[in-house]
Amino acid sequence: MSGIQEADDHHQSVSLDLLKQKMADFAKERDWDRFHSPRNLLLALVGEVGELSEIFQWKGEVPRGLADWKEDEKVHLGEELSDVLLYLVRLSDICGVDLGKAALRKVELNAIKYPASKQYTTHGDGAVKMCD
Ligand SMILES: Nc1ccn([C@H]2C[C@H](O)[C@@H](COP(=O)(O)OP(=O)(O)OP(=O)(O)O)O2)c(=O)n1
Repeated sequence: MSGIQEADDHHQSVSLDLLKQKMADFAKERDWDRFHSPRNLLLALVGEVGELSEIFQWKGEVPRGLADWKEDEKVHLGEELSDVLLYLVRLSDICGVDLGKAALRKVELNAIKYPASKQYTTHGDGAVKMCD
């Protein structure tokens, strides 16, 4: 089975742990562990965020769902989003951070900081203010 077919079959059960393992195997099989230092991975991650940004650059605002985008543009978007995720997963692993656990905890902290019972307005500077 090709790797791409396998990825298709996995789509219901992709977990951060699976991606972490795949990235660890990928690096080990190529003897690239020595390059995957925290700083190198962070720079690679930022580079991929740049490539992701280029897809949206100069387009102005785009509709949610990207209904008017061509299929190959959406495939490209998926690739760049994946590069960001994969480097983030790898960086977390190399730093000894359980990303899934940390992210769940952060979601809970966010809910405490921004209670659903309050009302919010957003402002031009991105600040969120609570209204009483
Ligand atoms: N030292 C490396 C190099 C690559 N990768 C993996 C993680 C990313 O998912 C992908 C990045 O590969 P490229 O650097 O070739 O970047 P792109 O796929 O974005 O190609 P390009 O920059 O040519 O568009 O490969 C990795 O784990 N470690």
